[in-house]
Amino acid sequence: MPKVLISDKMDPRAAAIFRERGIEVDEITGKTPEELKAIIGQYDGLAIRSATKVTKEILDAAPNLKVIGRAGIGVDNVDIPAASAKGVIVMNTPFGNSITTAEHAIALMFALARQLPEANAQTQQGLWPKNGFMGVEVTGKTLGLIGAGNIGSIVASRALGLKMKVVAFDPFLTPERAVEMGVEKADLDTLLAKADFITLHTPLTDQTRNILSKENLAKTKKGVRIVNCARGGLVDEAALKEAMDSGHVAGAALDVFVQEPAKASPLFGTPNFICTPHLGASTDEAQVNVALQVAEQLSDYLLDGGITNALNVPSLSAEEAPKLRPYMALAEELGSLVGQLEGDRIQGVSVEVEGHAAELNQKPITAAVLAGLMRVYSDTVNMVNAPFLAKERGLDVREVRHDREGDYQTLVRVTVKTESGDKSVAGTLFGHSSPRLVELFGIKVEADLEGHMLYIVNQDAPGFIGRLGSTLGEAGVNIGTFHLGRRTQGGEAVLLLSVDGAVNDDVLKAICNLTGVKTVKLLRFA
Ligand SMILES: NC(=O)c1ccc[n+]([C@@H]2O[C@H](COP(=O)([O-])OP(=O)(O)OC[C@H]3O[C@@H](n4cnc5c(N)ncnc54)[C@H](O)[C@@H]3O)[C@@H](O)[C@H]2O)c1
Ligand SMILES: O=C(O)[C@H](O)COP(=O)(O)O
Repeated sequence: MPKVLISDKMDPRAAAIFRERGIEVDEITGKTPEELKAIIGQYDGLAIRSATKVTKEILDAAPNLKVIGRAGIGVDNVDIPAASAKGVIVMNTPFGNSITTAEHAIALMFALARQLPEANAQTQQGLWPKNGFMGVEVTGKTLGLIGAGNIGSIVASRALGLKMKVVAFDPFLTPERAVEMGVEKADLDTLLAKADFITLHTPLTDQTRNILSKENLAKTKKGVRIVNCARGGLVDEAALKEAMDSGHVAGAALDVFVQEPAKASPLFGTPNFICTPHLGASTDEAQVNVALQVAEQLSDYLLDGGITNALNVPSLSAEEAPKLRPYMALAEELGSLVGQLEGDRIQGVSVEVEGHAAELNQKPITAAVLAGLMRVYSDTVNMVNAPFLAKERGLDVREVRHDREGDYQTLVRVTVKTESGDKSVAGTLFGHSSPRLVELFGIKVEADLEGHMLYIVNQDAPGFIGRLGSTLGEAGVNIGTFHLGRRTQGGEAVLLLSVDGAVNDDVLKAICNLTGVKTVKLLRFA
């Protein structure tokens, strides 16, 4: 009988489902990492919320663990690469608490507009502070939405109902979807300049960390009010404190902090600062939703092998799985490549298969392309929800199957539609199982997409490779593999280099400054 540990506080219905389905379950919450390490070895499944940190050390101490289920959305408390490396599936429940969290953002917006917590506290102290709390209306005001995914779009619809104008910044929001949502799509600077209220609804990624930095806070309208119900780290807390002390930011509400639990913060005690202890998902309804979903999903997997809402593996039937797996790895790499290179400009995606690939079920291949492409923007995208999310965001997704014989025995081509035209990448399977890139934006190039890679576009000229090698060598960056292609002799050339570890901004700048370099980008593959 499989055994599951519930290590964070969860609605009791989760444990009841496990028992009903014949799974042994322990509910042991509040353990330290050391205590968790000591017991995790006995379990096949782990059900968590955000408090349990599933680190590599925990995973290393869990030889029997097969699946982790997050009763909620964000999985930044799980080391997914480490879980994948150990063959542990990570699942979440992507929609169960979205409405609740959106409502918390709206509640905090109102609390800021009318200074409700402080007015309540002073009234209960017997001060009857009738003249001390002049608020503002939200009607007619502009809400700047940073991130227009599941939660952001619910916040937008509620704000529109409150007769606010909504301006949204989200690289993945297509113009059509923006029209459908009734919001104005804007770049970040425009949003910052226009918004009376700003709410954040993105995951924490390298692109979104400190998206409200000191510099960006300075670009906001004087008197702006800010709400973060997404992830700590999206707002620079020290810069926010300064901006509030100076009076530039009129109010801020944080449900999430860089350090959680946040037992101390320079923001505590700042006038017009409101906070809650990561309560975004804490309603009866949301907790029942996510508890039921996570228990069903874990049980399905442990009992029948069914995979739903997995973030690190495709959902597959037992028969199709072995044939499709290498194609999906190739498709995900190609999607990730175009996502990292063209992400915010992509309006549509076409996935073409030919040769052996054309004999297979194309849906999982397309889903893998979309998962790779959108994972650049959200760590919660998986093969199951990627096609749905793409549709919801108005991405035009096409599938083409060619019967013709091509240059390769098998080929997957991904073409993205962007404002500057169609751009395409293609790959094949080497030795029937190893994914390999064979074409990049019209240039023939052969490369394995793995680890940290540098993408460089330059003018083909003698001596360039030597200068590039010296620049990287002087910076102590070791080149693993080197792949080169060019359109014509002396024309545009493209280089893909795998490097041993991340490359810092100074090195990227130094490469940018080499004669003939047009584009430099650091890419990351699983
Ligand atoms: N406070 C809480 O208790 C609570 C509860 C639920 C979810 N959350 C968090 O809220 C966040 C949003 O959840 P969701 O379900 O809406 O996720 P989602 O994946 O549906 O939406 C995230 C959106 O952010 C956009 N995005 C990514 N990078 C961006 C960037 N650089 N600039 C602007 N937009 C960018 C994506 O394109 C996507 O549309 C997640 O971080 C989640 O963990 C917090
Ligand atoms: O990402 C989420 O789902 C939220 O941050 C909720 O976290 P919680 O389950 O710890 O309340």
